[in-house]
Order: sequence, then structure tokens, then C-alpha cells
Amino acid sequence: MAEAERMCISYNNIHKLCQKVAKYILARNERPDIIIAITGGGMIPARIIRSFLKVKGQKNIPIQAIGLSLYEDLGLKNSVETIGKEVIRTQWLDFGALNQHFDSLIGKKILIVDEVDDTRTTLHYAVSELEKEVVEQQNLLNRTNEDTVFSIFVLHNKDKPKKAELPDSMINSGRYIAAQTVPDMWLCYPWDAEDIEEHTEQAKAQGND
Ligand SMILES: O=P(O)(O)OC[C@H]1O[C@H](OP(=O)(O)OP(=O)(O)O)[C@H](O)[C@@H]1O
Repeated sequence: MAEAERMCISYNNIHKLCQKVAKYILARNERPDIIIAITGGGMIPARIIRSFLKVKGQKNIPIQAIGLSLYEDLGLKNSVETIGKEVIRTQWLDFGALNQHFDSLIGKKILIVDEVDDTRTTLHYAVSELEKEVVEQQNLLNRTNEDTVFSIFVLHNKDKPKKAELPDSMINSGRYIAAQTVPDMWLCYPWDAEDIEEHTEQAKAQGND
């Protein structure tokens, strides 16, 4: 792929994007009760933004990880049109650990973090499965009158047709937060770099430092 079609992103750039988004979240009085990082790309942004969301006198926001991987569905059982990618859960919430902080996700502000929104398949899956999880808990505990608020933070949203939707209520209320919207190009994150010095130089040259 030609150099111009690759966008290199430095750690410094990611740090600053997290800081910008944290400011936005705090200004809206929407500090999350819990951060859910989608592994592996969501983990570093989740950890960085937690520091910027820290408020004096308040406990650190707990981070939970969910593992979601895109799996090539070869569409063998279906028609050609269904060929695409499906999401496989490799890791899910640890409710035992969650309970040390609070009793459930019900009524909480939840920030889902990933590095990139490409086709939106992963984020759609994460939001719908987490919403289902909350509804199950609400029914179980007879607490159906409490509102749970989901937000999303991604470093980059690729400007392209998406293969899945997010709730309108989330988009329209500013709770889908992409630090940057970028053209549909190959994004090179620093954690994949073999030579981090060279990578950082390339990021600088592209203005992403
Ligand atoms: O918008 P989508 O088309 O769903 O793609 C975005 C997802 O793809 C990547 O995950 P990947 O499965 O490559 O795993 P990784 O994070 O462990 O690299 C990325 O981290 C997002 O989670």
C-alpha cells in the first residue's frame, strides 16, 4: 500500500486525543462509573483516558475488558451476499470483580472504548450485547425503572459506509465520541510498530504526533 494511504499514529498523539475526549466528557458531566475496553486495541486508550477522567477525591474508574475478534465468515452455509465478518467473544465481563465496586451495571454510566470504528460491526455487537446483559440483570433484580447510559469512545472513526448501526439515541446525544474522523485508510498504531522511532517520525511527518 502506498505511503500516503497509511496513516501513522504516535503514542503522543493518542495521549492527546484521550485528553481531548476526557475534557469533553467531564464538561458534559458524564464521567463514567465504569470503562469497558474492547481488547486488544481499546486497552491502551482506556488506560490513558482513565487518568484524564480522574477527579480529586473520587476513586479511579474501574476498567473491565471484553474480548471481541472479527472472524471471517466464509458464508459457506449462506448465500454469497452474507459473506463478511462476524464477531467472536473471546472474553466477557467479570461480574465477580465488578461487584467489588458496585452491585451491577444497572443505572450506571458506561464508557465503551476501542481504538477504531471501521465497519462498526464490533461496536454494534458490544453495545447490543451489553444492553442485553443489563436488561437481564434488571429483570432478575426487578429494577426495570433505572436508566443505564452507554457511551462510546474511539480514537478514530473511519469515514465509510458502515455494516452495522449504533443506537440513534447514542449518536444524537453526543455519546458516540470519535476523537478523530479519518478517511478510509490503513491506520498504523504504535503498538504494532517494529521500529517505534521510525514509526514516530512517520507519524510526526504526517502531523499525527
Ligand atoms: O469496526 P469493525 O470493522 O468491527 O473493526 C474494528 C475492530 O477491529 C479491530 O479488532 P481486531 O478484531 O482486529 O482485534 P484487536 O483489537 O485485538 O487487534 C479493532 O480493534 C476493533 O475492535
